[in-house]
Amino acid sequence: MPLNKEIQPGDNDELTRERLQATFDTQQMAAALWGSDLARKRRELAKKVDKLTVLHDSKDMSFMTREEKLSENARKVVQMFAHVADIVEDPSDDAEMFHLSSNAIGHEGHPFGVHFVMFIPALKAQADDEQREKWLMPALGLQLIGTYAQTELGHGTNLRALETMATFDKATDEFVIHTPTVTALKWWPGSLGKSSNHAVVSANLIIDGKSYGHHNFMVQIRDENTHKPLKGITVGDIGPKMAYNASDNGFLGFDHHRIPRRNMLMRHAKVDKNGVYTKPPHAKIGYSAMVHVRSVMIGHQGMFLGSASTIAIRYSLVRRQGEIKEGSGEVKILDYQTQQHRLFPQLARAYVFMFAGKEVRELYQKVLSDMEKGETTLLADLHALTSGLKSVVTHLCVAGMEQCRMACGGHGYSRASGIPEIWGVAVGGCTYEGENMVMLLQLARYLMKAVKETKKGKSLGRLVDYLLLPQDRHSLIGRVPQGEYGPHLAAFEHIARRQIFKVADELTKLQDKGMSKEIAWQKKAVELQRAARLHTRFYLAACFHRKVQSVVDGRIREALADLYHLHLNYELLDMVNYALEDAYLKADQVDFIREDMYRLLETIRPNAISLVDAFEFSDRELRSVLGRRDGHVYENLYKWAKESELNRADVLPYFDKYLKPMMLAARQRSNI
Ligand SMILES: CCCCCCCCCC/C=C\CCCCCCC/C=C/C(=O)SCCNC(=O)CCNC(=O)[C@H](O)C(C)(C)COP(=O)(O)OP(=O)(O)OC[C@H]1O[C@@H](n2cnc3c(N)ncnc32)[C@H](O)[C@@H]1OP(=O)(O)O
Ligand SMILES: Cc1cc2nc3c(=O)[nH]c(=O)nc-3n(C[C@H](O)[C@H](O)[C@H](O)COP(=O)(O)OP(=O)(O)OC[C@H]3O[C@@H](n4cnc5c(N)ncnc54)[C@H](O)[C@@H]3O)c2cc1C
Repeated sequence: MPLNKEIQPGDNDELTRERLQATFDTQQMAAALWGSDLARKRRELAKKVDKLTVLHDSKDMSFMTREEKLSENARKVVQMFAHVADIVEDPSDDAEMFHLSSNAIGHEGHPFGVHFVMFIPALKAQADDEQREKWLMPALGLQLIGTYAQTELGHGTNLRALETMATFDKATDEFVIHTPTVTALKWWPGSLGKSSNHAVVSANLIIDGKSYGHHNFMVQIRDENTHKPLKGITVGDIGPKMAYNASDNGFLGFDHHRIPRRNMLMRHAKVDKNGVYTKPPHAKIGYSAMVHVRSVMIGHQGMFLGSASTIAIRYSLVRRQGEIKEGSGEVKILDYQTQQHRLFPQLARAYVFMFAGKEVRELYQKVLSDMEKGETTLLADLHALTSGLKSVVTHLCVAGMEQCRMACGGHGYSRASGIPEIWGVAVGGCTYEGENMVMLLQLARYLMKAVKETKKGKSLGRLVDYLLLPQDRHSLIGRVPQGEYGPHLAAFEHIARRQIFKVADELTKLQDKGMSKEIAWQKKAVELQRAARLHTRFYLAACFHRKVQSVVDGRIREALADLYHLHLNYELLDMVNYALEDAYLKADQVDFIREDMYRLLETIRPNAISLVDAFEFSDRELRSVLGRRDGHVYENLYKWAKESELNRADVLPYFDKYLKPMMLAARQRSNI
């Protein structure tokens, strides 16, 4: 019985031979990646989507205009909801629904993109019981379409500078929502431009001339039947983007638009009919929808990188180019060491990002249930962790995907590879939900507070316990038996701790010289974001370690351990300058790490296809000609190209309109 369950009759023989080499069972590896229950659900829902033709793309989205894309995905999302009960086990399970939508719709967006990701989470966390009854139930029941309108044309990062106003009118018991300037226009919200009819809007709460900062308000923006904007509301699409073009990201303006007082989300902060304001239990509790998305992004980004790795690795086993030994025939490009070095570390990252995504979701669920009881102690830890992970993971994902694209040569540049689209969607993640640099500085703030606590002999939280431990002066890498690579993990810890304390000391020195805290922070901002990155990379490595240790099946643990060890070596080399600065690592130890990494590339090579097969992306979900499971790449590339709209006629009108007259004129001139 082959251990790679992807083998099927009619497959490209090259891939079948590769799959027969697997040292582990791919379905068991899928269970380690997704969790056994979700892995099974994904498999089953993919089969059902395959059978339901109403959920299939009517043509490749690469050949569609934006309007066609929006219409196509609106059609599919409606069909998806119509059949949902037959496809998934639990439609209230976000994870299962996300995978259904990934299979049926893809990642370019659809009218419910922000509805499920932010609008509903904002209502769940911030609406009181009566408001949940009024909006959450209809939202879950698809009676309305919502978005999350926070960012403005003039400000996205600095939320304290948002200009939209919600002024309380005691006489009518209403808020007046107003856009005072062009820069106050809401700008970017997903599905706002043409699809949504409701929005959770962030606006400054003003009572009796006093501003209480921005709060969230439920605003109906379009008529439920005609879909026309309501009086006092201007709304539209912001235009084409790098990718994500089946989403109508929009703009929104208010001209003294009135809403009832009870449309302010009042689970935590409240305003009564006399204009008396009650503070929330935590100043940033209104930011919960953002924290929610940051927490789900980690695993999803891992999945994006997993998709790109699957495409590039499968293709690298079909593509032959050049000879290693003269006269012995062209080799599979994955047999080149450089190709393995380009791709396997990306595969390892995809794995660890998915593991980290699972851990962070568990912490989010705990904080959410605490918040329900008014308990907010872990919110700061969650904010710090999600800020760092969101930034590091999105950044490494897009860098990794670019390696995957280049590893596919020219065909990687074609949209037929599928990589440009996933890359375009993933790279948006570096910006949305908090620009990466800004979020790294949020984590740095937490780390600097942690240093202060450490100096008092205390720990700020579990994530920074390691700051209390003493620093070793020299690494033991290559000096003791490798075992479970303990000295490697210790090196991540050392590098992070050293950078964190170093920048904390530098800040103190600048302040001791009389510099203000804020200016000192600016002088050290680059070093601070480095500290945040190193802390997060240590967290990721430690997370990989926890996962490997938790696996019971010996074959799965062994294959995962190879990836883990490769990850340790590759990432350490990527940040080796930090370890050389204080001579923690010596040159011979760096060589040792390199040699061990090259050894691991060879060890992983026979399992490469099975490690990507274990993601169990269906061909429908992958939307890639190069990454097809059966490996029949070339004939399908030719078929795909023939679908290009440019091939609808042998001669297109622009030839007769522009090129022909020019050439005729040129010929005539040369005959004169
Ligand atoms: C069809 C069916 C489908 C079903 C699908 C199911 C669902 C599947 C999920 C699919 C998921 C993903 C797919 C992705 C789709 C893509 C959608 C993209 C949508 C994008 C949306 C957006 O971008 S919304 C807008 C986001 N905006 C931002 O992120 C703005 C960033 N800025 C900020 O967050 C703040 O301004 C900033 C934190 C930078 C500063 O805030 P400020 O109030 O000025 O505070 P400070 O003074 O800096 O700090 C004061 C203290 O507060 C602490 N703090 C700040 N934020 C938080 C927080 N969130 N929580 C806790 N604490 C916080 C800060 O640390 C300070 O603490 P200290 O102790 O004083 O140091
Ligand atoms: C695909 C996509 C979907 C989106 N969906 C939504 C949505 O549904 N709802 C919504 O409300 N918004 C949405 N947004 C908006 C998004 O949240 C913002 O673009 C994001 O928060 C960044 O804010 P900004 O655009 O103002 O960038 P800016 O803050 O202007 O950033 C520009 C540069 O300035 C730097 N910078 C800014 N502040 C600081 C600082 N304090 N310290 C150091 N450097 C700084 C940044 O690092 C960056 O390099 C979306 C954006 C995208 C791209």
